[in-house]
Amino acid sequence: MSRPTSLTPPPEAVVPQPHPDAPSPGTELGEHYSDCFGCGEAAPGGLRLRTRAGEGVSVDAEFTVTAQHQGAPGLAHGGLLTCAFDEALGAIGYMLHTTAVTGHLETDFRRPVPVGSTLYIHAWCEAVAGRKIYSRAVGRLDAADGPIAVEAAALFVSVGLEHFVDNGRAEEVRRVLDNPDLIKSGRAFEVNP
Ligand SMILES: CCCCCCCCCCCCCC(=O)SCCNC(=O)CCNC(=O)[C@H](O)C(C)(C)COP(=O)(O)OP(=O)(O)OC[C@H]1O[C@@H](n2cnc3c(N)ncnc32)[C@H](O)[C@@H]1OP(=O)(O)O
Repeated sequence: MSRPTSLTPPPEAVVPQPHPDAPSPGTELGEHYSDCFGCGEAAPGGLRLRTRAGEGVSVDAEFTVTAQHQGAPGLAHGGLLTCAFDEALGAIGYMLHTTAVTGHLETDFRRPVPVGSTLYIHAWCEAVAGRKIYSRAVGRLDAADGPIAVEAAALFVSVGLEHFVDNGRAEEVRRVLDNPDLIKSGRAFEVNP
């Protein structure tokens, strides 16, 4: 039987502080994995989301919609917009010093997002309960104070390295284990200024 999904933090949840070694506000977080569709430079047609540490447990990101991201003519595909939010919300893990995967993600599409426009995404953590991370994000059109185009809410769940090693296709896992520099998020925890 599937578990009930919920984006409401339980009563024992706490509002988190950034990890003591979290990147300082404004720090570029870069790609977490070179082949990641959300942020990787090597991913063909990828979103190439650029993410920076924000104030508190938050991140800011920009995503420019290209012709490869269309759903309707000249408009961004909703699924790809959701991907951009998944990526931005996942980057909150940098601020908590944990690696987390998406358990549940909801997206509200408020306005169409044209090709050529840039979404300014602000994502923040509302609460943490054990391994569960409750976060929200808002995306504004063409400026950090532009009109809201997309909003999202998510539950991420912290996982260990074994999540990826045990579940990923052996070929890619081996390539990454042989060259850990492909996983930039691991390195990011070491180069924090
Ligand atoms: C090689 C190294 C690579 C490193 C690369 C870094 C890449 C980063 C990538 C980022 C890429 C971008 C991001 C991406 O795209 S990540 C890709 C998309 N996401 C996934 O593939 C995740 C697939 N799901 C799972 O693997 C498991 O279900 C997880 C790990 C999530 C939990 O299974 P696990 O067996 O571990 O734990 P648990 O079942 O005891 O659950 C724990 C708690 O969580 C609660 N819960 C769980 N799900 C839900 C739900 N849907 N609604 C409400 N609640 C939910 C659950 O009730 C429980 O609560 P409680 O009973 O404790 O109160």
